[in-house]
Amino acid sequence: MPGCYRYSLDLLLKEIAECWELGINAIALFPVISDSKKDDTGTESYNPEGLVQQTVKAIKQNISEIVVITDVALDPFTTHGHDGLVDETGKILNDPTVEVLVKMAVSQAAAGADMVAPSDMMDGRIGAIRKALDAAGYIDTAILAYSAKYASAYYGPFRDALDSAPKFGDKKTYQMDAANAREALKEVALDIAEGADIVMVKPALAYLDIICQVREATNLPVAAYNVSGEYAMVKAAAQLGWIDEKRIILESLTSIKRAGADMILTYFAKEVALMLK
Ligand SMILES: NCc1[nH]cc(CCC(=O)O)c1CC(=O)O
Repeated sequence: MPGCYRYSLDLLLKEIAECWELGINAIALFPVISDSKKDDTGTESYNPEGLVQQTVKAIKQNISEIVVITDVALDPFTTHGHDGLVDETGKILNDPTVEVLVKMAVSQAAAGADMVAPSDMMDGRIGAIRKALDAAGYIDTAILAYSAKYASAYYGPFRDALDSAPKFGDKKTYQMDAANAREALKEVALDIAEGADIVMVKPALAYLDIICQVREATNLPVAAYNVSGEYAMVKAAAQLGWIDEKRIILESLTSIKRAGADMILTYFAKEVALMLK
């Protein structure tokens, strides 16, 4: 992903200060931890002194107003690379996973995250996380729910960048079937009933119809994730001189907005902020 980097904390703080200067007021963190800290159940994910928790604290100390969004999913922390716990046959264990996700979300809120964003797609996790956050006193911590997240080839460059591809199988038992539109509405309705503050559709560009339908189904803010593969395709074609990169970026993001997204999570954020200045 040209232009995207893994940052150490010192350089990340510099990067975030630049983003803030450009008018970007929210950032989402995705960690890469060493293999030695990974295990089958992702225990490092709720270490109060873990990489994400320390990073959130440092960012909020530096720029207290910037909205810090943390990812809630086990894939960066498990040896097998799945978003959930797996049994010996490779089956994902939904409810035991939710127990770990809850601890992870509470530890992120304790570190100062403004918004926790479950990207794992387990069933029932939004309700469980909301209940645990409230019980721990984090009533103002919001939940950005990855509600309609499809099992997509567009995540390829992200998994390469983070070295996070699953070691066996695929994510099709918890992420959604690209051919299914109505299930997105069902997932969105469940997440809203469980207490989501924002619902997200992911990926964005091949799923504009889903963004549009979700927009019509709720008055909550709708977010869309312009994912790594969408970014990589534009960068690759631009490097070959085949497209007008700036115009393609603006047109793509405009189409996501037109479809009904109130917020767009995108790797183009800094470039676009510069263009629009
Ligand atoms: N919890 C995993 C996660 N969080 C964000 C992305 C993908 C983001 C992107 O492609 O930009 C993924 C990948 C996956 O589901 O394997």
